[in-house]
Formats: sequence, C-alpha cells, structure tokens
Amino acid sequence: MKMRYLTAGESHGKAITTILEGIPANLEISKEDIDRELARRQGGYGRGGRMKIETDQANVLSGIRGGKTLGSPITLQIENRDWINWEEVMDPFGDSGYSQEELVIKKETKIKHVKPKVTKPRPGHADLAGSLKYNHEDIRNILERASARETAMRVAVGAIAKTFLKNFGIEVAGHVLQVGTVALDKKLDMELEELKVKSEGSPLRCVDEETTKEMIKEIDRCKEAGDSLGGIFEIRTTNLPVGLGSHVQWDRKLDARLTMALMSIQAIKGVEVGLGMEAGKRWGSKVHDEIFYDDKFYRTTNNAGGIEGGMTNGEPIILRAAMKPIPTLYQPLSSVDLETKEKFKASVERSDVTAVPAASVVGEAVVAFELAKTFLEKFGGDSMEEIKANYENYLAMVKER
Ligand SMILES: Cc1cc2nc3c(=O)[nH]c(=O)nc-3n(C[C@H](O)[C@H](O)[C@H](O)COP(=O)(O)O)c2cc1C
Ligand SMILES: C=C(O[C@@H]1CC(C(=O)O)=C[C@@H](OP(=O)(O)O)[C@H]1O)C(=O)O
Repeated sequence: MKMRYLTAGESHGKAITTILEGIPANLEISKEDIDRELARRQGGYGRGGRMKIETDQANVLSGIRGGKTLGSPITLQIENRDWINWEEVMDPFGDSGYSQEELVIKKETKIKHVKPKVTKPRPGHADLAGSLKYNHEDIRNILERASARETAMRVAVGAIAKTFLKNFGIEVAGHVLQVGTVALDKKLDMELEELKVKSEGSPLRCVDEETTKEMIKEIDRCKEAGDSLGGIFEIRTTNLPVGLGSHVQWDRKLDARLTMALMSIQAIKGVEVGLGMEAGKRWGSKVHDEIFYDDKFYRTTNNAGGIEGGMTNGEPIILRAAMKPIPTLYQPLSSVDLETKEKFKASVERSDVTAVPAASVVGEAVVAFELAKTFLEKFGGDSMEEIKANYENYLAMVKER
C-alpha cells in the first residue's frame, strides 16, 4: 500500500483540499492534533497581514469515523478566510473581475486589494516563468498556486503522519538555526524533548533566548528598510529503527527522498544531511562515525545525520534547509511589465518579511510524511494492529544480531 496525497487550491480561492491515501485503518486521530500543527505554522515573528485573517482548521470530509481512520482515502479541506475579499476576482465562472477597475477595500479586514489583473512579475517568485510557460496574461493565474498558502495542507497531512509515527515512538521536531546572518552558534546538546519545548517557547522557533532577541532585531531592521530575510532551519528525529529506505535503487534512498521533500517547500534553496557541505572539507577520519557494540550497535558521533547508504542507521536523522529571503519586497526590485515591456518598480500591498519559523513547521510535516511512507513500505499492512505486529517482529530480529 502506497501512501500518497495531492493538494489542490489557490491561495485566495475558497479552500485548499487534499486526498490522502494509504493511511492504515484504526489509527486514532484527533482534530485538535491537526489544528495545533496548523496554528504552529501560522505563527512566527516576521509574518505579514494575511496570518491575521486566517485561522486554519482542518475540515475532515472522509476517511475518519469516531476518531479512527477507516483505511479509506482521507479528504481534508482548509478554508481560506481571505476568500470573501477575493470572491469576484477568484470566481471560477465570473469575468475574472476585469471590469473592477478601482482598488477594492473591504470593510471587514481593511485590506486593500490591487487591480485584478497582475502584469508586474516579481523577481524571485514564480510570476514570470509561470506566465510564459502557461501562456497567462494575468500573473494571478500563477501566483495563486505558487503561493506557500498550499503548505497549510502539507502541515495537515504531516500532522496525520506524525500521529502515525508516534504510535511507534518516533518523533520529528524542527527549529530555527539562523535568520539572515544571525545564527545560533552554541553547540546543540539537548534531547529532542527539550529542543521541542525551547523552540516552542520562542517566537522564532529558536532554542536560545539571546539569539532569538538578535534575530528579532535583525527582522525589525530589515522590515524598516523594506527588505526581506531568509534563514536556516533544522529537522531532527528520534527513535527511528535501523533500515528504513534502501541502498538498492536511486529512488529508494532515504536521504534523496527526504531532501526532495524539503526542497519542494517554497523558497528552500539548499538542504544538508548530517555534516552536509562541511563533509566535503574534512578528512575521512573526521567525518565517518565509528561503530561500537555493547549489547547493541552504537555510535558516539552522528556526522552522517542518521543515514548511511540511503538507509537509517539507528541514529537520529539530522537535516538542515536554507530558505531564501521572501521575494515580495516593500522596497521593490527592478522588473519589466508583461504587457507594456516597460521597466517598473512595483508597489506591494502586504507580504511576510521572513517566514523561516513557519517553513520549519512545514519541514517537520514533509519529513514526517516521507518517514511514515517509508515506514509503511517496510512494515506495511492494512490496519495498525497488523503493522505493529510486523514492526515488533522486525525489531526482535534485529536485536538478535
Ligand atoms: C511559509 C512561507 C511563507 C511565504 N510567504 C511569502 C510571502 O509572503 N511573500 C512572498 O513573496 N513569498 C513568500 N514565500 C515564498 C514564495 O512562496 C516562493 O519564493 C515562491 O513560490 C517561488 O518559489 P521558489 O522560491 O521555491 O523558487 C513564502 C514561503 C513559505 C514557505
Ligand atoms: C497565505 C500564506 O502565506 C502567503 C504566502 C505567499 C507566497 O507568495 O508564497 C504570499 C502571502 O500571501 P498574501 O499575498 O495573501 O498575503 C503569504 O501570506 C500562508 O502561509 O498561509
């Protein structure tokens, strides 16, 4: 049974939807668990006006009954509360709002909306490439789907994957290491639980209070200048069994699968596993994690980031992802109008200054999904009971070695 999902929906359309297939029967799910993850993604210092409008919640349309999965496809929907302000513009069978010449100001939110037709491509966004590729004159037809609004659904799916993994004691946690040039320079020497508590307590999902303060100052400075910021986040796991993923085929290698999952998040431009780029600089003796045995195999270092030969080696997985600065700048960059071909500097209605904390929550979700999928490939069954039996059998087998 293959776990898979697709998302659909535009950023200012009515809703974002998914069909998630391959979740086994009898997995206990709570709506609160999904909604808590959605709220975590909405937070973070540096987010723009849109997050004040949205209160993301998952509407379950199929696949769960009485708090337990049925084994059938799970359909989820997240409403876009901002849609009421875009109803005419986004109407599937309307005139796309082209008759609406003036700015629309809705009393409820006091959000100003620009003219319906967008012809000014933003450097760094999908605007230009998408409009040329899909032959659209209105950039809105591209930006609506390119938008990271879609990541709300990836987090909802990830919440279900996390719940599944928790049944086997597996946890996934993300935290922010860097915003712009402000980086956490202390060595991280803490258990996953402590890391979760500390990052949860920070508006930037950074485990260190002093660094968080510096990051906030940097974001304020950047906002003042009308600019934007990126950064780096890290994802860690705990309690993974040895042997998820495989060395035998390129598309079964777990490091390849996890890095693709992270790379697929909007604005992520670099991903590292374990030492990552640093491994290219060091001598082998300073990279490879020596193997020891005391009732079980273990390591005293984890430079590999928990993966060797495309398989988990029993150590925690450690991944890092770099996010570029948000493309929409209040102090805009030069670009060329699609229609007039004239140079312009666009004005901006609203945007995030940075969204690294939100991206770290999305990172957790996509990693959790990929891990749950790989786990099911190895221990798969149609019910949780069947999978647990398979898992225990494997653990006993590994223990005997
Ligand atoms: C959580 C999150 C929030 C984002 N918010 C914005 C935003 O407010 N404005 C913007 O221009 N881009 C934002 N982005 C980034 C764009 O979606 C992204 O740069 C764009 O889709 C182009 O894709 P690429 O950067 O992967 O090439 C955000 C990304 C994430 C992950
Ligand atoms: C809506 C979300 O993020 C959006 C991602 C985004 C982009 O271009 O990626 C642009 C902004 O949208 P808007 O133009 O409506 O303010 C962000 O707010 C979200 O994270 O839920």
